[in-house]
Amino acid sequence: MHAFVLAVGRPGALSAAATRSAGTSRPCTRRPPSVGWRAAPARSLLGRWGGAPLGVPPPTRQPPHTSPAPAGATPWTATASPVTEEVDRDEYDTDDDDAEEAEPYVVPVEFVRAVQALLPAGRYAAGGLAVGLPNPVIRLRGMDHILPWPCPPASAPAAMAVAARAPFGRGTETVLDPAVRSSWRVGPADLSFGNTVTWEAALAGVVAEARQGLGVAGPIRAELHNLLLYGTGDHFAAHRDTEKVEGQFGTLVLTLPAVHEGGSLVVHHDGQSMAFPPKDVGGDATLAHATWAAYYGDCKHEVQPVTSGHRVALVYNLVREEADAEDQEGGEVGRASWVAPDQAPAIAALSALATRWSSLRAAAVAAGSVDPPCSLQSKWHWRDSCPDDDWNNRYDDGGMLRCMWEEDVELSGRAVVPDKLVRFLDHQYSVDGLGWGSFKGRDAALVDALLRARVLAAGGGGGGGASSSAQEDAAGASAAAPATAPAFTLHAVPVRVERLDLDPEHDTESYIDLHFAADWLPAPGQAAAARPADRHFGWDHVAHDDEERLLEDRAADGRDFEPHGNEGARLTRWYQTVALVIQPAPTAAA
Ligand SMILES: O=C(O)CCC(=O)C(=O)O
Ligand SMILES: [Fe+2]
Repeated sequence: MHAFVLAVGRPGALSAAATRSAGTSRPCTRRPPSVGWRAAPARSLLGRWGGAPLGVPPPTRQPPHTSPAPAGATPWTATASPVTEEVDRDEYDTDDDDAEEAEPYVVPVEFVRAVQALLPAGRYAAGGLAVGLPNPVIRLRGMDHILPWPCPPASAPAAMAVAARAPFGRGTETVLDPAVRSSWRVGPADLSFGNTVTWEAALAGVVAEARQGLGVAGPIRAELHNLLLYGTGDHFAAHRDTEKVEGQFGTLVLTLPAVHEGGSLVVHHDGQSMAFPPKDVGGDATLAHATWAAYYGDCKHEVQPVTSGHRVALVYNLVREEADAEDQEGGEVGRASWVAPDQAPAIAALSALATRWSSLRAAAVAAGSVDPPCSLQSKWHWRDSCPDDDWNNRYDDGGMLRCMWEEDVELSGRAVVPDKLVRFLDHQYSVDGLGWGSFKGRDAALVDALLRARVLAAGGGGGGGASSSAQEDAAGASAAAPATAPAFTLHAVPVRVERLDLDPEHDTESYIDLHFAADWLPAPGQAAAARPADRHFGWDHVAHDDEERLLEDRAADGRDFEPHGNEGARLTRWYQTVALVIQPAPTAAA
């Protein structure tokens, strides 16, 4: 099999806009409108914070919670401040000239517009007060009394005395380094819960709340991983949590009532941050109540230094119960992993776009005006290099193709109808954790909408996101079989994004290389042979409105040696960037 590591680049600073407008004064026209809305007030069953952005603007969109209250949720109550988020009213630049100029890019522009209209089912993190949580009656091996609840300052040192320093993972190794992680752990084998009956029921309520906050539809369970203790000055630097068991997608942290200041858990994702508890909750409030926070494990998070007192937390792995079953069924599984809000308009838009794209592409092929955008402005080089470590072999598969932009070759005036689109996913996935049933948050919404749009465009009844309930969705009940072949093919593929500065001093030769993995995951029911024959990628294939930032961020996302989780992880559990590759039917058949 041939290598298909591809790169797009141009001399000088990276800019999609400038690349697209080579030789012309065309501004970047690929900026669809942002769809803003005001989030619904937080529900009152449990406290839930909408998150406290730390010096970054709040997200422009956030999903309503459309699913019913979880069955069997415990009736403890708490009041959380209503979540009020600013509506992003940035408008699409409707300048007439721009509108005309946008035409060649109609496919990516419309795609981005449809994707922006999707409502994700949940956020990357959620949390709140767990008022009324009963005393679990925790005993630690080696400590002669139970852990007091709440835990007064004088009692925490006795617990710390029987705990061990907590390690973390760096690559495949497990290391101790207080500069990165300074905290103390007691493993599940060394602690017990005396009050299991009421504690388990209360915990189930918190897990249901976490499930809903993150937008996971199917059943999940929480597996105790550690009891953690933080004294003054203790902390855990930014890291991701490794998936330690099959089906693990996230982490639940229950911070027990123990008076302390500082020690906020801050979760970062896509330029945003949420702090748990929010900055204004501390001191006596942390003695009065337990708090909970849940997040997808690929999101970087940190525990800020405890500035006084002690922080005591129970940390659980969040695991999807049905991970295996979904993958085996291989049906319309994207939806099974999340709570589906009404996506009908976006699905209809994606479906209509797919049909239009196919005919635009066919017309362009007939007119002989479909040179890949990159080939209009680039020359291609093969590089016969194959880094010999396992990781790179997964990606490079024997060689590297690099697209180099030549300044003296300008875009011709011909319409650009891309033969495929690449959409980078919001979350990262491990090799073990990648499957059509395990996409997270916004990715699950996108994948589900695309799977439905495929069916709809082919004359099937795939637009049922609006009418079907989450339960029906979870059962995969509403996707009718397509009447004809789907209008596009869909693959998920891990991509390594690498920035190359060939002449950093003068910034004259910078490239973004996209290294596509050897294994492409075809959409359920789609023949593996439908993989794109032409794997040349250029800027115009990248279906985002902010490609430059996106690719720069992904390239900067070091994967090898940043700290993660609690222990070293095998390669197939490392997180990687994943992209969807979408191809209209005419070229898919090629
Ligand atoms: O103490 C916490 O809140 C989180 C700890 C953590 O990030 C971990 O155990 O991976
Ligand atoms: Fe963590």
